[in-house]
Amino acid sequence: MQTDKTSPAFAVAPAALALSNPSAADFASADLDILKAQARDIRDTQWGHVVTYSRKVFAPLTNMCRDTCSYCTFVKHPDDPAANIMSPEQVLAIAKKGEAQGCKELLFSLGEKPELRYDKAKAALAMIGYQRMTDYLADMCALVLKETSLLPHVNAGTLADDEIEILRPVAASMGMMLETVSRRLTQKGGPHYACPDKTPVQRLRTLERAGQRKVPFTTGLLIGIGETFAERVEALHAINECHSRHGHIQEVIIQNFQRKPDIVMANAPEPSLDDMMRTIAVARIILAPEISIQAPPNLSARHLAYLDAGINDWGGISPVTIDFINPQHEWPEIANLANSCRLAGYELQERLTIYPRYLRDGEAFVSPQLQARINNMAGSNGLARNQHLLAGSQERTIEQNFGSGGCHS
Ligand SMILES: O=c1nc2n(C[C@H](O)[C@H](O)[C@H](O)CO)c3cc(O)ccc3cc-2c(=O)[nH]1
Ligand SMILES: C[C@H]1O[C@@H](n2cnc3c(N)ncnc32)[C@H](O)[C@@H]1O
Ligand code: MET
Ligand code: SF4
Repeated sequence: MQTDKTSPAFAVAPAALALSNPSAADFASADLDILKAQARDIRDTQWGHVVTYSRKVFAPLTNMCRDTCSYCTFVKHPDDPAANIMSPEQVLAIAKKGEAQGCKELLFSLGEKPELRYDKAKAALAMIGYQRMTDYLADMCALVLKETSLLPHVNAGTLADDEIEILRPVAASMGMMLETVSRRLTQKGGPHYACPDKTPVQRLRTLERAGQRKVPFTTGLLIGIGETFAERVEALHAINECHSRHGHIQEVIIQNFQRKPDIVMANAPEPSLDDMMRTIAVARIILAPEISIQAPPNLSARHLAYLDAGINDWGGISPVTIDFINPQHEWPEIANLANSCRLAGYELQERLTIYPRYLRDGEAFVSPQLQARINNMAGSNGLARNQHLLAGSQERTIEQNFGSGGCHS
């Protein structure tokens, strides 16, 4: 952005952003209003004043997990009477409810590989005929595809090559929050201590594998878990570099840690609104413009302010199921959200779980089994029918932003 040297803002906050490659320290000290203005410019050019969401239902396939993140209230030990694996009937019941309410996505979110840590979890899986949770997940995705019109999106944490292979034909998109690149937080006393799936190297490997296999992928940062601002900037660069190799990152979520009474981090402070806004703006400035920036509307009463910091997406919102990960926070009514967005100067539009550019850019990112169904939902060639599902049709393609070499810098 060209900064107007005569503007009062420039007088208080000198040129951090006039630098071609701002450092984390530059981003940390820059005037927040200048950062937000620059982020808005990028957002407006790429996405306009359209803000999207995916109408979805949430299926917590299992709450057992081999990890024990200190911020997580979702996870249940297999000895806990509340520990569970959803039955196919339960999955279908949720899916059918969603279908009846016009949902187009079913988000499977689950604990990571509990069978590798707990005999009880292994036995519970064996009872329903499976050795690995991921195999059951793939079959449940297939069931949803067979019996309903919903597109499965899978958020199962780290994935090995063969897990991605079996999920790819039955999931329209997948995701995994990188969370952080801080190795410090895996040490004793840290939120990721003894969590094998939260070591940054494993998270980064999953991002890379998804790219190699051309899976449209959602990732993001969980902020306020003890990471430094510089570590957030480092994480954003790591995501962007991975995307520059493969073009598969469809969206990056900036999620604010929420305190709950029943977690180890019950007394940890939550990030402030300004902290969220600075991180969102910096994400918008660092990441390639075609990567959507998402922040949840239910984790802050002041979420509309995120629009001023450059977001263009609210993520999945459900008229049917609660947010099982942050169950104390209700979804906004979609009609109310649409109204408040309109008053703020933005149009709320529905989208699919897979972003439009992956439909336009050919078959590489859509598995052949899903091609016809997705095209049918989105309209032929991604444009004709259901125009509203292709929000951001003014988006530039990956090639336009990256050039044929595929590198953004
Ligand atoms: O309701 C939620 N949806 C979450 N989603 C769903 C997400 O908002 C939508 O499913 C995607 O935007 C796809 O449409 C995630 C998806 C991922 O792939 C990775 C992480 C998340 C995190 C959450 C979450 O905390 N709560
Ligand atoms: C599915 C995603 O939910 C996020 N998640 C887990 N626990 C919390 C919490 N207390 N507050 C906010 N987000 C959380 C993590 O980022 C995880 O990857
Ligand atoms: C409640 S978290 C759900 C997804 C997965 N266990 C992760 O942490 O990435
Ligand atoms: S956040 Fe995900 S990986 Fe961590 S304990 Fe909860 S379910 Fe497991």
